[in-house]
Amino acid sequence: MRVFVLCLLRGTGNRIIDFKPTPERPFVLGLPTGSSPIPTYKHLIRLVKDGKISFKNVVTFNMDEYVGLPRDHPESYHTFMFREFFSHVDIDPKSVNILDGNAADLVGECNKYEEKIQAVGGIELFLGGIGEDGHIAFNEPGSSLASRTRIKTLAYDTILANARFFGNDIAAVPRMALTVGVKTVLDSREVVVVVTGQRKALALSMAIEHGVNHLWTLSALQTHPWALIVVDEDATAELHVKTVKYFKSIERVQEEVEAAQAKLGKKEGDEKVLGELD
Ligand SMILES: N[C@@H]1[C@@H](O)[C@H](O)[C@@H](COP(=O)(O)O)O[C@@H]1O
Repeated sequence: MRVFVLCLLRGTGNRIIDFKPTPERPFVLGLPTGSSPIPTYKHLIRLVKDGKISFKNVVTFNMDEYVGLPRDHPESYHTFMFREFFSHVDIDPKSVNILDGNAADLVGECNKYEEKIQAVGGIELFLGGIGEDGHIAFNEPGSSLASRTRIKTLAYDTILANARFFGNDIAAVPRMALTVGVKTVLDSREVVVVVTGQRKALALSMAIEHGVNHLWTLSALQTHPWALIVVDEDATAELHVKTVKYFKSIERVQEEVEAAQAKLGKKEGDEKVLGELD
């Protein structure tokens, strides 16, 4: 697992370009809601508007959705995703997959979601955020690390944290959600999670300085071969100084390697090495 401190989320645009998606072989992207991914969405929208990337051959799967909230409710994750992202890019709405929290058969809806992910070849890149209790998607503390898409009762802390979106009315916050499982996230070929702010500092520490533990489901990323956590300085508040120094030193070495590669690429006229977009 890599951790980047004070680093912008890089590379989603390049991943899509490098993949060269086609209608037969689309790029499959997992997406979160929340405030953490908004800068990334803004950045991707700009790249699309500048004609640098296209979502025409991208298929998306969202992480989660509330149960029982009308689809057109301002706080449903459907509404959020179209407002913040999908309506600003050139994605075919048929390629957008978001769990239906109003389905008559919720278990069937979750099983169908897993099948659909398999049918398109699995998720290439899963972007994510976390809750203050370290949940990834809505995999609250105690979720099985082998869990798949399912119905989940929300933790009281999550209900409290999300009340700000419902006029601070705790009673208005849905009590249940449909969510991809920890294993669904782990099965994707790459995972990138954004963790910002002091409120998430304990969760970050539990996820990277302690062992894999179902009480802090983000920690499951320790078992993923290609996971990246992007954090800001505030989120590092609970980490040991030596942990922060360690990850910063890795970042520095990585930058040196990239600079050396870029120099080499320039010498050899290798456009690809220099082709970073974001
Ligand atoms: N289910 C979502 C999570 O997927 C998201 O990561 C979290 C964090 O939101 P924010 O980025 O606003 O802190 O909110 C909800 O709990």
